[in-house]
Amino acid sequence: MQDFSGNLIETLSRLAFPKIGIIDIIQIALIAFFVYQFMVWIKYTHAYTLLKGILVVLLFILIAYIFRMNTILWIFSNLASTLIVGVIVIFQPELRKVLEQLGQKRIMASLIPFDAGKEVKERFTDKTISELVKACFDMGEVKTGALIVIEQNELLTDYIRTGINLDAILTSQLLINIFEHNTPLHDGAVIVRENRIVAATCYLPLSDNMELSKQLGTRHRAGVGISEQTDSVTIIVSEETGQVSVAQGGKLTRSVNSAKLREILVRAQNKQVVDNSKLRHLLKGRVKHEEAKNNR
Ligand SMILES: Nc1ncnc2c1ncn2[C@@H]1O[C@H](COP(=O)(O)OP(=O)(O)OP(=O)(O)O)[C@@H](O)[C@H]1O
Repeated sequence: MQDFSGNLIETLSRLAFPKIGIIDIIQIALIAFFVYQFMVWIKYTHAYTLLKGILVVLLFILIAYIFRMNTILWIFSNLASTLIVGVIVIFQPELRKVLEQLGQKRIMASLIPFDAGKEVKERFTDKTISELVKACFDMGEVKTGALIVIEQNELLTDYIRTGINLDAILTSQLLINIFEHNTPLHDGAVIVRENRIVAATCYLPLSDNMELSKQLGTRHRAGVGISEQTDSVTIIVSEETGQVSVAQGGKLTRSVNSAKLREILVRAQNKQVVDNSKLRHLLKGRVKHEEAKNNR
């Protein structure tokens, strides 16, 4: 008993809080940031299914380790490097996407809100919404077919590569001009990122959803296809009927009116008022509190 308490005291006396320096804090912040980005990536890609698979395999290894199943552990240890290479090869497009996303983010700005005051964050402006609505219904009236994909959280870089780069400010006139029959850019889809048309004539994946109406052709199938694979919002103007439809999350909402289209776009706009002055208020409050304490 004395031995046990002696050992315990010795172990506890060796325990000490490590010194935390500024570099440690920076390391913690960076690791937290990368873990967060990884979780976001997992959430928005097919890698979520992979993660679940990996967790099952890890659980299996843990059970093998606890019960000392040496043959299984030997097989795993020999296959581990091959499996890692295999996962990297299979998920190469997703990995490239996450690195591109990291490159596009203003890392420091997202970590530390330097700008004081209120800031409005939105994917695109109200003007872009109005231009989109106007273009779609003007094209619908004269039965000009159109396919417009609006990027959300997931980057559409892979699909942009299949088309012709434009990078022009989005206006209704430009959209109408692009989809004008017998012009070089009218075939395929236009991709919109923020307030700009980034590319035209883009090729989209076709949906193989059997529930889609047989009356609908490839334009609508392409619109639904991209919405199954990404979180984008796609507007389809039918050349046959002039009707405007919207594909989102693999679902097609047919024949929307301008008010409904505007409503969908406002949701996609994701307007948020971010109060950056919170940190300043917090610091101010702390200073005031300290001053009051000192005056007492
Ligand atoms: N995979 C694709 N990616 C991008 N655009 C596509 C794709 N497939 C078809 N399109 C576009 O759709 C057009 C053909 O539309 P189609 O008439 O087959 O479709 P629809 O759904 O019946 O539409 P509409 O009502 O306008 O006729 C093509 O000219 C092309 O511009």
